[in-house]
Amino acid sequence: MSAAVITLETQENASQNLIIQRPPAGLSLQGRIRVPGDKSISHRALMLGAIAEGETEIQGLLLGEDPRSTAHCFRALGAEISELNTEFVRVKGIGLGNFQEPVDVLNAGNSGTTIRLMLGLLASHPGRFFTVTGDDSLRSRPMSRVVKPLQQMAAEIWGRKGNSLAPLAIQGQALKPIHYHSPIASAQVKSCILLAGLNTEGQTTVTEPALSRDHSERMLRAFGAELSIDPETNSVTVTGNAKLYGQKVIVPGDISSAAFWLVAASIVPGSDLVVENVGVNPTRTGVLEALSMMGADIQLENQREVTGEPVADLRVRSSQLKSCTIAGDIIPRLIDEIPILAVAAAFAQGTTIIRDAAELRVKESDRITVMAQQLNQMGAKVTELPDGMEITGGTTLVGASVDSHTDHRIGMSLAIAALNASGTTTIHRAEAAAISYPNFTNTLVEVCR
Ligand SMILES: O=C(O)C1=C[C@@H](OP(=O)(O)O)[C@@H](O)[C@H](O)C1
Ligand SMILES: C=C(OP(=O)(O)O)C(=O)O
Repeated sequence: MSAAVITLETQENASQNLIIQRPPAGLSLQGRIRVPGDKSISHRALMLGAIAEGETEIQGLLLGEDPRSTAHCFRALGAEISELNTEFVRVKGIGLGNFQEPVDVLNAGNSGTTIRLMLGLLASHPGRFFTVTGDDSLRSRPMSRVVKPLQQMAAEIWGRKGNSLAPLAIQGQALKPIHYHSPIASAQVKSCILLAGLNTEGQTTVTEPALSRDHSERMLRAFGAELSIDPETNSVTVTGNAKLYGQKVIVPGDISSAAFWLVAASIVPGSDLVVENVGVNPTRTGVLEALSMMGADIQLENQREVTGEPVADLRVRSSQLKSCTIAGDIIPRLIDEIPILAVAAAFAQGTTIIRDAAELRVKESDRITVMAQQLNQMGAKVTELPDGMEITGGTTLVGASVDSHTDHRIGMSLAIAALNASGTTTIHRAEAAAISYPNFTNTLVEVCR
């Protein structure tokens, strides 16, 4: 079989078109690949390294735009962070409570994780004044979900639209501990409050309606924080006036990035692909469960634990997928994989229902509206629901002109759909992939045979 013709065209305004032309005889995905470091773990390793005492060595950090935004902000707060261009990144921590007051606005770029987690740390630094902002997308994303609980802890935060949108201004305070019952299962909300609790006297607790990713809990413990977890109630308590100590962190591959290849190899006939060294933390493996419900052939090999996180190699072979329903408590465990799961559903037999995922509307883009529009542009049958999508699979997808809407996960999901669409697909603003997966196109070229 001949490989797809894959080209990246850079426009005058620096925006990129990713053009994918599937050969008439089809193609398949083969080989052994690695995906870049986990984004959630990368942010946390940089942040905890910055507020710890001593040096933190991070191996396999994601060298994408989002962790670069985190590094940029924490350098401005006083941490020494080595260049983000090698296998090892070193962070010289400044110790908890020791941020310097930056002379300029802290810019979190496109990264919700950076701004929301950092807010917890900034608000709990008495006597310092901070301002934070982000790009067009981030300035439209809701911040009240973290501002409100921080205000309950006595934080002083101001911003547009009733303190709900960045730019935000923060006057650091000595905070008081609370027990926060979060209305949403969000690791960013949970982590923000726990980080604020680190520098607050007493015990701060967060209870969430369903379990969200627990990387903060695992890493906080590894760095020396005192944490108690009640799995019955999805509650985490952190003891304040903590002392953290620099650690060695080895970042596993990001399952959210691996998900593109899991779906690609499942839907493209004749594929047999191994994605090595993928983080398989149970709070992140909803995508494996959803694909298994759809009849995907994915095997976990070489399972092991690396610096407190479970890791495995994932072997995926193509199979005829069938529809399923994705809803309820699984949603927070696969929230970022819903765009690529929508692609899987477009090639599955039957009608897939995705519900309880209204959170998708407040990500980098409105991922429900954008995914439905863009897949329908290629001939799919996707209907928007207020909190999800209904996708009837089995129609033949045809190459079209589509747009990432500057959302990394949308751009990459559409590229995978293009592998199984006839003719040529052009994905506009494909450069968005660099947020979480800088060498996505290179790997695409490498695996297509
Ligand atoms: O804590 C994290 O690292 C993340 C939590 C999730 O967001 P929410 O907390 O808003 O669900 C996820 O969508 C995001 O990509 C990363
Ligand atoms: C939602 C995402 O990230 P963040 O909230 O950190 O911008 C994502 O990576 O899909």
